[in-house]
Amino acid sequence: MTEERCRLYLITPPVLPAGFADLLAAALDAGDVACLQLRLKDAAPDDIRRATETLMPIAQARDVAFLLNDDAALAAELGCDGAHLGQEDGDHAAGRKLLEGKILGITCHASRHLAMLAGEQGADYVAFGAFFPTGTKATLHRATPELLEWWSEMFEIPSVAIGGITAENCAPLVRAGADFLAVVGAVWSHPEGPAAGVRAMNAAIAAA
Ligand SMILES: Cc1ncc(COP(=O)(O)OP(=O)(O)O)c(N)n1
Ligand SMILES: Cc1nc(C(=O)O)sc1CCOP(=O)(O)O
Ligand SMILES: [Mg+2]
Repeated sequence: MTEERCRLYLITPPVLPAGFADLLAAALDAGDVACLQLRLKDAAPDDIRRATETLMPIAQARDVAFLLNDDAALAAELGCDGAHLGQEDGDHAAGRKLLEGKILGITCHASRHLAMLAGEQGADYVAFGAFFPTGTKATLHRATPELLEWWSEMFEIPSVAIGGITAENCAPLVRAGADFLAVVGAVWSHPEGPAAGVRAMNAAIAAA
């Protein structure tokens, strides 16, 4: 996950709408996307298995890494490219062992301490957020561009910025050194559809 330029990190909606596979293919064909995280909150493992069987090939055929949210063991079982773990998603060191050679991302909220711990535990990226208010999830922490700046000056491990990020507000995060911008609403709720959302995010990143 080492990148020179900032790239888009796409996360699925928490519940997949009908026809999602086609929407996803169109979105990924619309512009650069580094990775896709399957984030189905409260779904049964078998539903996640079925969604992964359908969606992972669509991502991987386009050279987009496929990460699973919350569950390192299931990510390993399903042959995903990696997993994203939060602070409540089990033991990070155990997750690192399960995902040897794969991508492990860790939520660090707005905490320098959590980010340094994540680095020690072998995270491939640290995720900071939320940068802006978001309707996708109730958030308790507010991260700032200064945190991204500090992290990128101090450490080589890539950072992901998340939370309420749109094409309109992302420029300060790119300029502060975010390696990836993770979005849900900016793409899936774009008024002209997800492909337009991907195009708008990429244009904003390039212009920042
Ligand atoms: C890239 C990225 N960053 C942060 C999160 C949030 O993870 P977590 O705190 O475990 O919350 P949930 O997503 O599980 O609700 C994420 N998923 N992805
Ligand atoms: C999944 C998630 N985690 C966050 C955090 O702050 O850790 S904010 C968030 C929601 C991201 O969705 P949107 O791009 O629609 O705001
Ligand atoms: Mg989680």
